[in-house]
Amino acid sequence: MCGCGPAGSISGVTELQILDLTKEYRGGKRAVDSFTLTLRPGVLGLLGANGAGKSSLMRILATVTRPTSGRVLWEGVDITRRPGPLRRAVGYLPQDFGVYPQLTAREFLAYLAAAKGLRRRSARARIEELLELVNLSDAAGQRLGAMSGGMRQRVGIAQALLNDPALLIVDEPTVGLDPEERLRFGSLLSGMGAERIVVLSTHIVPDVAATADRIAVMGGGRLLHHGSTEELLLSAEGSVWELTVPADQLPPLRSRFLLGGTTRTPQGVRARVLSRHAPAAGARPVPPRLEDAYLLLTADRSATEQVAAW
Ligand SMILES: Nc1ncnc2c1ncn2[C@@H]1O[C@H](COP(=O)(O)OP(=O)(O)OP(=O)(O)O)[C@@H](O)[C@H]1O
Repeated sequence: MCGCGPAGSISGVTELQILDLTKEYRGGKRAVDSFTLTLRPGVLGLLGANGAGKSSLMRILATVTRPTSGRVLWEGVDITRRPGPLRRAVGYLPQDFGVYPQLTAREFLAYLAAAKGLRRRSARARIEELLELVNLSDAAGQRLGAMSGGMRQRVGIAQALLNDPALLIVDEPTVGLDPEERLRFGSLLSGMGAERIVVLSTHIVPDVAATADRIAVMGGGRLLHHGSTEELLLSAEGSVWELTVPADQLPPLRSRFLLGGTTRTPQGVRARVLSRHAPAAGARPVPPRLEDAYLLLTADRSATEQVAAW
């Protein structure tokens, strides 16, 4: 990196406070609902299904849109009243990251550096540094239109880092990437949480498992859970079972319980049943995975609480 600290961090601990935040769109859709969370340096994985409200929250944090009520404080300053300090400190990679296909990666970054007000000389050095960081130095002269999705996302992260942000927001960055590109992208992000706040929004559980220090699970606009990976796993302790049933018994099992997955075996179908209570005699408790914990948190409560005799 550039050797200087991230922009916007002052001597105290960098902090972003989200206080009772609500975003209601015209027509009454409440995308963010009374969301409260304090973020400090590290990678926060924001997990939620499509429509959970992640992008709406990210857009508010990036000051692209305003909340309906509630407040966001950056270093104690309300970002709606005084967006300047946060805007100088934020790097944002939106979900629909548009590029100019005719520009090369280097030209594109130079264009955005100018738009962000970076001085030409320091911008030039910064761009070369970032191209190296995202492993694109050799492809910097390539047109964006000719790049793979993974390469374009790396250009996206480079543009978000131009101002050496103290707050880095990346919205669903791995959509459309192949597994190798996802891994590379994850390790790039996890290296950035040491001195800055990184918010990584995704609906892909393994992405946060590999990258995040802490996980926030969002559903219906609300914060359903916040904690370390271990704490999320603990929330599902004692609620994951394995049960083998004949294939024709799978549909009724599925209608009664939330299933975390099924595997065909010579003895029948082995189902991973997510239930706070033993689903049937013969069900064996197994250690939870992160996906199980996420599903249990986000699933319709009534579906998980059914304990009808099987
Ligand atoms: N500009 C808008 N006007 C009206 N409703 C909107 C608008 N933007 C989002 N919504 C609605 O708000 C809810 C939350 O959307 P949002 O995009 O924030 O969720 P998300 O978790 O990021 O999902 P996705 O990954 O699919 O974008 C959805 O029901 C969506 O249809």
